[in-house]
Amino acid sequence: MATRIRPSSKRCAVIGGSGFLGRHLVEKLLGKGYTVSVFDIRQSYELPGVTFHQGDLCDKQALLTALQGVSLVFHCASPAPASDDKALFQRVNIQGTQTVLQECHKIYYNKDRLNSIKEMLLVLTSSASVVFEGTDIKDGREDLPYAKKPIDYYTETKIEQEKLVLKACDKENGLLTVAIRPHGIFGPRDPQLVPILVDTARRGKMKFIIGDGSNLVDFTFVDNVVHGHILAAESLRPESPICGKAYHITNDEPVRFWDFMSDILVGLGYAAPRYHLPYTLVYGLSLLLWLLSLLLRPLVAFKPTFTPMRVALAGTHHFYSCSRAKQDMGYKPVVGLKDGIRRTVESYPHLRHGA
Ligand SMILES: NC(=O)c1ccc[n+]([C@@H]2O[C@H](COP(=O)([O-])OP(=O)(O)OC[C@H]3O[C@@H](n4cnc5c(N)ncnc54)[C@H](O)[C@@H]3O)[C@@H](O)[C@H]2O)c1
Ligand SMILES: CC(C)CCC[C@@H](C)[C@H]1CC[C@H]2C3=C(CC[C@]12C)[C@@]1(C)CC[C@H](O)[C@@H](C(=O)O)[C@@H]1CC3
Repeated sequence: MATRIRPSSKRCAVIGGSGFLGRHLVEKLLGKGYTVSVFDIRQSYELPGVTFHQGDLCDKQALLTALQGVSLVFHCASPAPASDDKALFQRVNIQGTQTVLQECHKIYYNKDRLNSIKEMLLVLTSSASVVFEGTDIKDGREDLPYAKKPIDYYTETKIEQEKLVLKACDKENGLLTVAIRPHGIFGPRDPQLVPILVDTARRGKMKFIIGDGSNLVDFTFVDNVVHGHILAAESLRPESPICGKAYHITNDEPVRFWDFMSDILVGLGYAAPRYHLPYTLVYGLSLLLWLLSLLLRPLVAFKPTFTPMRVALAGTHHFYSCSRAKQDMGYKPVVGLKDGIRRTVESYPHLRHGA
């Protein structure tokens, strides 16, 4: 039986708090005087001021225990996009998010009427990719329609997840929700972008630029994403315009995809890609390989590096306007792109060429 803890506005929960973004968020929240309850299927660190609750998002009882005494919840748990496991994405991103919403309602309705909870606040980490279908997006705003043909299961379930959370926003019933849509998060301890890039370079596969190399993209330093989440949480009140809405959070400095990749590679001592390959050819090949990997899955497990999603991201424009976040919550990036790249490169000494 969970012990009841008196909720406080400086107490919050981070679901997925053991992950890349989650841990950066937890560290910033601690610095701002919050105490944090982390809920995750794994525990990846220990910190004073943090209570860990290990469990699966779909386990209602475990989640309820982690949310006791909390009136602010950040939900940034998701399986990694590379897992490409439809059932897992549906279970965690859709069913798991429904569980989060139910448990938030439960906490609100079972609240001790003497305590100070006025509302339950839920900040979801969505993704700008919910509108991406593999074709150019330039300065995309939040009113773009959701992708009709999502490019992978990750995107498909992130769309459903965002819809669920925004629809659940209900001022009358004390649940206020908002969705943050970051794009291309990078920074120290990121398990995806830099490690995959370096692994691809080490296998001699980063010699080529897909397309003409002029496509502009958003890459967002993790501190800016954290800043956007905390601003959203602190602006979320019944009268606030942000209730039930989605917000792009980016570095607000679109960059050529291949310049960004080259800066990271060169910073770590690898050669920058030089030779050009036609986009349609590489995209077609990546589709073929992906189909082949599906057909052969019962016999051999192989995961192509150049998935259709990665090729589409590498060869198209996809950058987003964050003017809505600027207007409604006073958002402004706190770390510039150049500084973010430098801090990221310095944080991976073990991935340097020859290390
Ligand atoms: N990395 C990016 O570029 C990026 C961009 C846009 C949006 N996002 C979103 O940001 C969020 C965080 O991503 P990240 O890059 O930090 O990923 P991550 O893999 O580092 O973190 C995700 C965390 O969720 C946890 N988790 C997974 N399944 C769970 C389950 N069933 N129950 C409890 N916990 C579970 C994992 O253990 C992990 O700690 C995700 O929602 C992702 O969709 C990421
Ligand atoms: C093999 C090379 C062509 C590229 C190597 C780098 C890639 C692994 C990354 C470049 C852009 C990244 C990216 C994501 C994953 C890693 C990359 C493909 C996301 C798909 C991760 C999930 C997020 O929700 C997406 C988002 O909307 O921000 C990311 C988009 C960029």
